[in-house]
Formats: sequence, C-alpha cells, structure tokens
Amino acid sequence: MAIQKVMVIGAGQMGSGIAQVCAQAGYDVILNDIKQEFWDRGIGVITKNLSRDVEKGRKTEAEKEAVLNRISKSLDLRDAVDVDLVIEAATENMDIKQSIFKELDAIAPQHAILATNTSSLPITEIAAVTERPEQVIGMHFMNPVPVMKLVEVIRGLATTDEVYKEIEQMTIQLEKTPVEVNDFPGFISNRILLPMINEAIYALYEGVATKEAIDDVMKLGMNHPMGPLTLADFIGLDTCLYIMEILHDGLGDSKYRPCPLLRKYVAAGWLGRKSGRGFYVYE
Ligand SMILES: CC(=O)CC(=O)SCCNC(=O)CCNC(=O)[C@H](O)C(C)(C)COP(=O)(O)OP(=O)(O)OC[C@H]1O[C@@H](n2cnc3c(N)ncnc32)[C@H](O)[C@@H]1OP(=O)(O)O
Ligand SMILES: NC(=O)C1=CN([C@@H]2O[C@H](COP(=O)(O)OP(=O)(O)OC[C@H]3O[C@@H](n4cnc5c(N)ncnc54)[C@H](OP(=O)(O)O)[C@@H]3O)[C@@H](O)[C@H]2O)C=CC1
Repeated sequence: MAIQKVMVIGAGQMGSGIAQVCAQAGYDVILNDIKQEFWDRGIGVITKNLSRDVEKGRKTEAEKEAVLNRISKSLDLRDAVDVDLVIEAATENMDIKQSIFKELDAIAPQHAILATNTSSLPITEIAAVTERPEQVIGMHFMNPVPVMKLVEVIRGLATTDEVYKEIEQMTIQLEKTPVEVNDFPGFISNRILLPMINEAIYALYEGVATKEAIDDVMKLGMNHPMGPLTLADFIGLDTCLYIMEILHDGLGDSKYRPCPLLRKYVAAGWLGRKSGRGFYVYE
C-alpha cells in the first residue's frame, strides 16, 4: 500500500525537519509532541525555514502555505490510528523509544510501518517490543534535515524486503539518497563521526588547544564545514553523550568512553545551541 499519511513523533530539531520535508514532498503529516510549547517551537522552525525559501525565491507564498497546511498538530499518540507510516524522532533513549513503539503498535493500523530516526540505538531492540517487528525499520536523517541529502536506512533482524523497498522509495520521493546500513550501534554515520567529536572534546579537556583552534584545524585543514566542537553544539551535547554511551555499551570497547568534559557539560544543562550554551555561547 502506498504511503500517504505520516506521523512524525517529536517536534525537536530533527522531527520538525522531517515533518517539513515530508509535507514538501506532498505527504499529509501529523506532527506529534508531548507538550503544546514543543509543538509550537517545532512549527515555528518550519515556518522560518519556509519563509527563508520564499525570500530566496525558491518557493512562492502559496507553496509555503500549502506545505504548512499539510502539517497538523497532535499531542496524543492515538492520532496514529489512520496513518500509513510513523517516523519517531523523540529523545535518544531506549526506554522512551520502546514505550512509544509499544503504544504505537496497539494504535497504528495493521499495515502501518513504524520507523525510527534513532542515531545509534539498535533497531532490532526497538522492534522487539512490538507485534510487528517485520514492519519496523531505521530511517536516519541528518541534521539539518532540509539540507542534508543522506538517509541511512537500517533493517532490524526481522524487517522484510517489502518494507525496506517502501522506505527506500519514500526516501527518494523526499529528494534524499538512501544508503543501506546494517544494525550495529551508531550504524556508519555515528560510529565514525562521534568518536571524532569525542576526541576533539578530549583534546580540549587535556589542554592541547583552545576550542577555536581545534575547530579551525578541522575546518581549514580538513575542509569540514563546521569544526567538531561547533558541530557537537549543533547536534546537541545530550545527544552526543547518549550516542557515545550506546557505542561504549553496545560495542564494549574502551575507545568509545565518553569524555568526562562532555558529561560535565550535559550535567550542567549546557546542551549546545538548543539550550543557548555548549562549547560556545549562543544568543
Ligand atoms: C547526530 C546524527 O545522528 C547524525 C547527524 O545529523 S550528524 C550532523 C550532520 N550534519 C553536518 O555535519 C552539518 C555540517 N554543517 C554544514 O553542512 C553546514 O555548516 C550547514 C549546511 C549546516 C550550514 O551551511 P553554511 O554554508 O555554513 O551556512 P548557510 O550559508 O547559512 O547555509 C547553507 C544553506 O543551508 C540552509 N540551512 C542552514 N541551516 C539550516 C537549517 N537549520 N535548516 C534549514 N536550512 C538550513 C541555508 O538556508 C542555506 O541555503 P541556501 O544556500 O540555499 O540559501
Ligand atoms: N541532533 C541531531 O543532529 C540528530 C539527532 N537524531 C536523533 O533524532 C532524535 C531526536 O533528536 P533531536 O531532534 O536532536 O532532539 P530534540 O531534543 O531537539 O527533540 C526531541 C523532541 O522529542 C520530544 N519528546 C521526548 N519524549 C517524547 C515522547 N514520549 N513523545 C513525543 N515527543 C517526545 C522532546 O520533548 P522534551 O524537550 O520535553 O524532551 C523534544 O521536543 C534522537 O533519537 C536523535 O538521536 C538523528 C540525527 C541527527
């Protein structure tokens, strides 16, 4: 069955971007979060992105309105009752994700595919709490979603070929490039990216250089668009820590131990751009 109606769970930086690209591609989108204020923040970001597209002449005002009109509000998972696909983008925590998937499994129609945008958690373990593990899959978008072309597509142990193909096809509809990756902690993107970021934090912690110098080396020396500490702030330091913990626990190698400085910043509530302060301070 063709996908028409999509629920996106979590109106944070990833969920709002995913809702935007789905609505732009013509899907009917229900954007869900637990609180009205988070939903308002998410739709605010989408509106800002679309307004920038209008200013730059990439969209007309009417196209912007049409995209916004395809996104409806939900503060209750029971709204998943008639969707074809759910893309979950809530906080990176196994207990939260498993409880969402368990609930969704009881609500969503039998044919519905349940996808997760997890950046590192095993898809098979999330799928195991449902009665439909063959219809659970990883659909890992990159941040900022409207700009980045990659979607890692990850099958759980039981995911069928049919479900994989449906998600691969939809990713192309969203004007993104699907890349198939096996179900191991951190997949490919974060297995490689996060240890680099963690090492940059160690370099700062050990006083090898200032934060600006570390970022300059990687920007000017390796042509990275953002230095690793700026990128960590952009991803969210809480999400970076969750990913390092999942790599450490899941792969059991001490090379993935999170830097104590990262733990300290998260404990202080310095989560990066989204909280106004991380390695850098934001307005
Ligand atoms: C943690 C995980 O699980 C996986 C991940 O996602 S890891 C993170 C992966 N992402 C990255 O590595 C991003 C690295 N950074 C970059 O690629 C770039 O710095 C960037 C695209 C974010 C910004 O690019 P820039 O050239 O420095 O800035 P800027 O000129 O403002 O933006 C470039 C374009 O992106 C758009 N853009 C920037 N930020 C955006 C956002 N948050 N949302 C939507 N569009 C955005 C801008 O509108 C601009 O578009 P046009 O050129 O068409 O007008
Ligand atoms: N940041 C990044 O660069 C990337 C992140 N990801 C993944 O995407 C997911 C979301 O990350 P990101 O958008 O950055 O995080 P954010 O913290 O920006 O957003 C998460 C949102 O989900 C909400 N939420 C938490 N629990 C629930 C729930 N039970 N039901 C509905 N909504 C809930 C949060 O509310 P509250 O604020 O109250 O907690 C918040 O609004 C994570 O799995 C992350 O690993 C994937 C690719 C890149």
